[in-house]
Amino acid sequence: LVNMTLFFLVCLLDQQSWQTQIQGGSRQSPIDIRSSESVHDPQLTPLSISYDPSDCLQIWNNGYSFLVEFDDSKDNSVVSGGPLENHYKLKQFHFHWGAENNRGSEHTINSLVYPAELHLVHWNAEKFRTFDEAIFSENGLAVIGVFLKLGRKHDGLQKLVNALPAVKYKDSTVEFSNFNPSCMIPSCLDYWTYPGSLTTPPQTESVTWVIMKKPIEFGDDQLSAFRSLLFTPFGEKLENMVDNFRQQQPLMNRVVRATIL
Ligand SMILES: NS(=O)(=O)c1ccc2oc(NC(=O)c3ccccc3)nc2c1
Ligand SMILES: [Zn+2]
Repeated sequence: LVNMTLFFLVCLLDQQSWQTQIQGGSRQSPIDIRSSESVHDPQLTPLSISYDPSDCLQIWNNGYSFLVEFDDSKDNSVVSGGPLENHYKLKQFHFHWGAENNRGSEHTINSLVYPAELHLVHWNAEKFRTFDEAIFSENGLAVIGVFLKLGRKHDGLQKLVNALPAVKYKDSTVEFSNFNPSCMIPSCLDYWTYPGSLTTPPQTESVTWVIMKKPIEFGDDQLSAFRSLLFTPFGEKLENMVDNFRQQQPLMNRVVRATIL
């Protein structure tokens, strides 16, 4: 009986250590960025961001957020420079937001929360053949995070907001073309960067995060349009798509670097 108990305990511990390895847990996202503890790195050059609006394909409500997906078969919509060793292709962008204005962003700055956060998801096309391969690989992804604060209506965003009623339900898609995400990049290119993970499953630790220091502004009505989307598919109970952000994760032994542009 003692041997069986010991054997069972060994299996249990082994399984837990195995899970820790897969989900890591040493570099999870999002985090609170404490600006006073970030390290100014003079070697961090400005990001080089170049998007081609003709690569924009469709909007997809995937039941977590709405993804604006891009054609990544060419090399026209790419980001490079800054902390990135290679050039990364834009795959999709999406947002996270709250049910109320006092929550919504995944990252925070000195515990300051924004009502929404934009993620532009790119994959390392120099080192990997597909997005799905990159998701599970070190240095596979680069996600640019941009905070959104409430204020003036964002004219560039309105074209996207007008398309949202067509993807109200989970698993719905709508054709969406000629949209340039550059209109959502702040004019100030200062950023923080740190090694992290995807913030929704599979939460793989394959992301170089680049968080822009300055937020962009958008209007109350535009945020209301985000909140009118549904987590649920047509015909099921209506659940508004809100509070689709992950709880913050421990920094562990990571350093957040900052630019001094
Ligand atoms: N909040 S996040 O960390 O930026 C984040 C988290 C989880 C993610 O899963 C995917 N998958 C695709 O984009 C995809 C798009 C098309 C086909 C297959 C996958 N992107 C993610 C971004
Ligand atoms: Zn995200």
